[in-house]
Amino acid sequence: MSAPAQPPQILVVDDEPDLRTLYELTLLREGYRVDAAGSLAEAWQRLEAQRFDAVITDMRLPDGLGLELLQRVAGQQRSERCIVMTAYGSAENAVEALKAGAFDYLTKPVDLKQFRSVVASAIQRDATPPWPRAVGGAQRQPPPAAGATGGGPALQRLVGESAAMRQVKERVAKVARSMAPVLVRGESGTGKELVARAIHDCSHRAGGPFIAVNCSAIPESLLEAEFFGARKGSYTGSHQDREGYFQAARDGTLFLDEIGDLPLPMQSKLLRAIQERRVRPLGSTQEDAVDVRIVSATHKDLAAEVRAERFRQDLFYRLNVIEIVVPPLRERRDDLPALCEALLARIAQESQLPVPSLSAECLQRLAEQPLAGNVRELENLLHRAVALSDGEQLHVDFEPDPDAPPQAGEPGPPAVPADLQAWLDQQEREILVKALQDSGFNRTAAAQRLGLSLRQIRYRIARLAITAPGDEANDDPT
Ligand SMILES: Nc1ncnc2c1ncn2[C@@H]1O[C@H](COP(=O)(O)OP(=O)(O)OP(=O)(O)O)[C@@H](O)[C@H]1O
Repeated sequence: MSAPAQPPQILVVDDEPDLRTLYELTLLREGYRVDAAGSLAEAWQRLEAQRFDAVITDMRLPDGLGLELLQRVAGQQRSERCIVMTAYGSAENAVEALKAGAFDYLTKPVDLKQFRSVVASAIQRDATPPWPRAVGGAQRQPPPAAGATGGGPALQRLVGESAAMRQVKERVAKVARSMAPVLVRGESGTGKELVARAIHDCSHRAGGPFIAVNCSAIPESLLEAEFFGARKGSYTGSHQDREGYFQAARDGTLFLDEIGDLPLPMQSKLLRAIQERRVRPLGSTQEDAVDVRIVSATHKDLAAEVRAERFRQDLFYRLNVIEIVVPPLRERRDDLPALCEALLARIAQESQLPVPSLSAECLQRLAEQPLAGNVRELENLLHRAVALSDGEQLHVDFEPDPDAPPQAGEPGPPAVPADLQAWLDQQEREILVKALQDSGFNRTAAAQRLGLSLRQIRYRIARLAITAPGDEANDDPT
């Protein structure tokens, strides 16, 4: 029989002896081996003498900041995962620590349950065998090997070897190792959700759930119950307790797509949930502790949304600790052949047809398309082609995708307009009038179609003095 693995070794750094003892006892009870230090210098001495699995450090130490320890550990490419304890309400410290490479942070006064769970996450290494006393999360599967070099099935699903895509994949593999919130930015259809999924699959949370939520698709009145859950009877028609997305994503990743569309009141509630790591279901007097990693995505310029006061600055700051930008397809044309091949294989598998081949000429023509709707437009195009083709050769129909967003400057004015504002107003007017006509002048439906809120469309209608038949009488109340 092989000898049982050694319990993980943890270094606790805090200058307050009482707190140090409390942390030490808590960790010893979990079966870890623990060492302690009261200052930066002492901590560094311990680190020079041996390797630890995790380091838990206070932010303020008598001879410097816990951040310095972090930077030194990262600078020397040591493998210890660092957890930083920051003062309550100090968002700056928490974000700074995560940006400096901390695995996670804890706010003081430290909740011991949370403390145990964060430490358990930190010491979970790829396929580490259990030591004599199994600690937490025993049912978790080991994460798929990601490999910093871009290997691993999770990253392979992100097709493309262009320099831009390689950069995205390297970043995914790197950020997957911590708990830091990630904001994925990119145009519609570029693969933001796929990137979020890859972060989850490469992380130590891969055995937990990945819950994807489209923030723009949930009616405002249901947001709170959908996010945080609801107790039976808390609203009309709620006949039983319901879990929210936060509870469903426990020990996993919560992917908040189209985060820029979250209404302001919900933004405050989300911020609180992230800060406190607790959520209160509707109609409940108690809060649920939730250990989730947040990955969000947007096609909007969130910094501009903050300036326009449509997005909370503090929430932006919290979500945007690490940013990954997924480039549009037009900036990585080299990926087209590999993408076509992978998409065609997937489409053929789904429709149980042989994989059709794409002629060089077809590929060339595809490469000439604007593909403003990015990979999703390419996928739609190939879907149509497979559905319509009769032989083994694929014939692509290059009608523009009706769902694709307009390409900048196309079919725009050939010349530079003499009055840009007037020209833009005219374009906006025509689009609004068309959307309103198509929806029978239902402003809510028109707004939804244009990705606007009702308030935004009302503002634009008023600014451009667009009148509708029957006008105000036709307005919908929502
Ligand atoms: N690099 C890629 N390799 C393989 N498939 C991809 C890639 N990028 C995107 N796709 C596919 O394209 C489609 C759109 O991707 P995804 O939903 O991730 O985009 P998105 O940026 O999240 O879009 P939206 O902003 O509209 O939500 C999906 O079917 C996805 O699997």
